[in-house]
Amino acid sequence: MRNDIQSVLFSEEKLAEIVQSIGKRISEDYKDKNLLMVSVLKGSVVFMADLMRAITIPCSIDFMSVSSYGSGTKTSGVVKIVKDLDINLEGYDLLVVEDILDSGLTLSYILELLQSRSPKSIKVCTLFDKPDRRTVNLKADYAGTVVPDEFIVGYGLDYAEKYRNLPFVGILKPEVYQK
Ligand SMILES: O=P(O)(O)OC[C@H]1O[C@H](OP(=O)(O)OP(=O)(O)O)[C@H](O)[C@@H]1O
Ligand code: HPA
Ligand SMILES: [Mg+2]
Repeated sequence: MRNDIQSVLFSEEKLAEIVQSIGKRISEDYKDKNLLMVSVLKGSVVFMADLMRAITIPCSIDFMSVSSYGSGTKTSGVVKIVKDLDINLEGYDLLVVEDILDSGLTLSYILELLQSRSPKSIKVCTLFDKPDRRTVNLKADYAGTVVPDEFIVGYGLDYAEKYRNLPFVGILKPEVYQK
């Protein structure tokens, strides 16, 4: 698995540092609110698990699963809901938790859907932001770090459902997806 990585962008330690700092900000900003963290599966599973433990105020969690990349490195352009939320959003201050904001298609689709369910407020937290590839005008309220225009894997992010279990984040060797 490690052999398929061209270079490591973020070590386990660096990721932990970034997650702690976002958790601190969210804990301060939401201390008088009714925080519901919504994890967008599957990519955000590792980030969500670490972020929720870096948050020091009470919060609720829920999960939805969407997919648009399939087994490619470019968005299919079609966002498919694989699993919807369980919780009724009324009265909650929603924080949508994503691993990466790339073209922005996934988030814009999710935000429109969740807005229609009348939460008290809705904001977005992404670990990685890849602004060079954005096709819709969208900014995250909390972004861990900017990444270059490369296909990255690890810490939840996959290529063809693999590499999610790498504890660090790296650039995948192009020959892995070009063969
Ligand atoms: O901004 P975008 O171009 O829409 O890309 C970002 C989305 O793509 C990935 O999900 P994917 O469809 O690969 O599903 P997964 O989380 O199950 O891997 C990632 O987890 C984000 O949800
Ligand atoms: O760079 C990426 N890596 C993995 N999954 C992704 N989904 C959007 N961009 C990426
Ligand atoms: Mg994926």
